[in-house]
Amino acid sequence: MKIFSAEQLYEADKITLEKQQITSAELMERAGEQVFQWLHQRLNAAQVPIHIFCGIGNNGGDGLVVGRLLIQHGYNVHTYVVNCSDKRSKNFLINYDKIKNVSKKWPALMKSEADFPQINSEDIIVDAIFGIGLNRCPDGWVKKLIQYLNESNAYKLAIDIPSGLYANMPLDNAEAVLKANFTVTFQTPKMAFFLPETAKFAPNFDVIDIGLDESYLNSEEPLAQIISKPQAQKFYKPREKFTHKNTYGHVAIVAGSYGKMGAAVLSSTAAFRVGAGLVTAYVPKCGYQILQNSLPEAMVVSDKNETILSEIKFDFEPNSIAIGMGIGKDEITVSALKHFLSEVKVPLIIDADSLNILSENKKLLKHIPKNAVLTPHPGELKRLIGPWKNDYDKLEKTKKFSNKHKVIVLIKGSYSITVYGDKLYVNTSGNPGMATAGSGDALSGVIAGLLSQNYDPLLATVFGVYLHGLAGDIAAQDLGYEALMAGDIIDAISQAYLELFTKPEEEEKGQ
Ligand SMILES: NC(=O)C1=CN([C@@H]2O[C@H](COP(=O)(O)OP(=O)(O)OC[C@H]3O[C@@H](n4cnc5c(N)ncnc54)[C@H](OP(=O)(O)O)[C@@H]3O)[C@@H](O)[C@H]2O)[C@@H](O)CC1
Ligand SMILES: Nc1ncnc2c1ncn2[C@@H]1O[C@H](COP(=O)(O)OP(=O)(O)O)[C@@H](O)[C@H]1O
Ligand SMILES: [K+]
Repeated sequence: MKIFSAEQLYEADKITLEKQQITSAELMERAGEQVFQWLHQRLNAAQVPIHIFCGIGNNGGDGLVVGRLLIQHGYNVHTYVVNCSDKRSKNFLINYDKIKNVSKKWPALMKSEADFPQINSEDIIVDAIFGIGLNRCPDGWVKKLIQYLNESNAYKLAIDIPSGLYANMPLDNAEAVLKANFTVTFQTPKMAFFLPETAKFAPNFDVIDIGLDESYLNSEEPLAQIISKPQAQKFYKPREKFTHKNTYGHVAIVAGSYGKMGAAVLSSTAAFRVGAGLVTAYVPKCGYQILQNSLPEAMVVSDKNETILSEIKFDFEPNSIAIGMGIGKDEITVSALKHFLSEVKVPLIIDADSLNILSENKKLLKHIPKNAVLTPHPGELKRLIGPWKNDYDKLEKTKKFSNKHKVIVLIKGSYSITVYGDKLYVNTSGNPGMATAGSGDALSGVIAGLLSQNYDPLLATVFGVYLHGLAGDIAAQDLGYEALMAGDIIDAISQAYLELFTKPEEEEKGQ
C-alpha cells in the first residue's frame, strides 16, 4: 500500500470522476456509505447516541451522508453543522438537503461555544469537521469545540483524518487537533498517521477503498510505501534443496567492549536466526570466552586489545558486516573504524557507537561504502544530521543525507522508516515492548544475516525491519510489552518466518 499526498488525492478524485463518468456527489456517497457500513457492522443497531459534527466542506458532506444513512437505519443520530464560515461546498449543500428530507429537520447550526451540546461518555462522536482540505490552524470557538470533544470520554471516530491534522504537513498546534480513537480514512493512509508528532492523533485506522482511479495512482510517485505482510511475503527468498552453509553467507559482527559484550551475542544470534550460514563475532579479547560459551555456533576472532576494539581486520572474507554495537568511542577504536571504513568493500551495516563516531568525525562519512545501511534511533540521527524543525523536516534532511552519501538510513522507532535517496518505506510491525536494551543490536544482526544471504541492501533493510518487528509482536503475545526483552525478539524470529506464510493476505487492489 502507498501513501499519497492531499494534492495527489484531489487529482485522483478529479481523474476518477472523468474516467468513471460519475459526479463528485456520487463519489461522496460511495465514501460515506462505506463509513456508515463500518459503524453499522460494529453497532448492530444499538441505540447509542451518535453525535456527528460536520464542517462546511466535503468532509462535512461525508458526515452528512453517514448521518442520513444512520437515520435511515434507525440509529439515534444528532447532526451538527460547525459553521466556521458562510461558504459551503456544493456536495455539502446537496447532502444538507438530503438529510433534511430524511430527518424532517435541519442539522443543528453551531456558531459559538453556547451551541456545544451535552455529550455523555457512552455516546459516540463522529468527527467530520475538517478533512484533507484544512488550510490553516483551527481557532476561536472551533478550536474550543475540538478541545471540548477531546475532553469527552465518548468514543471518537474521525472521517478521513482527525480534524486539525494536515495529511502531509507539520502540525500547527497540538491543542487544536481532535484525538480520534479510530480513523476511517479514504483510499490511502495519510503520512501524518506514521510520524511521531502526529501519529498519536490517529492511533488506529482503517483504510477504505473508494475506488479512485488505479492507473493514476499506480503512475504516481507516492510519498512513501507502506511495508506490511503482503509486501514482506514478496521479499522472502525461499531456500533451495541443494544448498549448503556457504550459500547463505558469512556474517561478521564487529561489536562489544568490556561490559557490553551482550551486544555482540545478541547481534550474532539474530544473524543466525535469520538464516546466515556462518557467523563470526569480532570482539575485544575479554569477549572470547563469553561468545564461545553463550553461542557455540559462532566463530570468534578476538582483537589484541583486552577491553576495546583496536584493529578491525579479518583473515576471512565476510559476505556482510555489522559494526558498532557496544564498541564505545575510545580514540583507538575511532582510528580502527577509520582504517576499516577506508578499506571495506562488502555490504555493511553501521549501528550504535559507530554512528556516534561518524557524527563526531564527519570527515569519515566520505569513506562509507555505497549502499551501506545506517540504523540510527532518533538520538543518533540527530547527532548525524543535526536538529530538525519537525518530522517532515527530519525526513527531508535524512533524504538529503542519504542522497549525498549514497547510503540507506533506517530511522528506528515506532513505524521505523527506511530512507533510500528520495524514497521512503514505512514499517508497520513492532510494538512498544521493543523499546528495550539490545533490540537494536538484534536488528543489526537480522539485517546482516539477510545481506549475507544475498538480499540487496534496501530489501535486507526493509524486510529485516519488518521481520524484526513481527518477531517482537509475536513475542509480545506471550509476554506482554513490559517483560519483553531483546532475546525474546530473537527467539521469535523463527515464528515470524512461519507467520509470514500462514493465512496469506491479499495485496490491496491496485496498490
Ligand atoms: N479527495 C477525495 O478523494 C475524496 C474526498 N472526500 C472528502 O473530502 C474531504 C476534503 O474536502 P474539502 O476539500 O472540501 O476540504 P475539508 O477538509 O472539508 O475542509 C475545507 C473547508 O474547511 C475550511 N477550512 C479549512 N481550514 C479551516 C480552518 N482552520 N478554520 C476554518 N475553516 C477552515 C475551508 O474554508 P476556506 O479556507 O475556503 O475558508 C473549506 O471550506 C476529504 O477529507 C474527504 O473527507 C470524499 O467525500 C470523497 C473523495
Ligand atoms: N514503540 C516502539 N514501537 C515499535 N518498535 C519499537 C518501539 N520502540 C523501539 N522499537 C524498535 O526497537 C529497536 C530499538 O533499537 P535501539 O533504540 O537501537 O535499541 P538498543 O540500542 O537498545 O539496541 C528498533 O528497531 C525500534 O524500531
Ligand atoms: K475529520
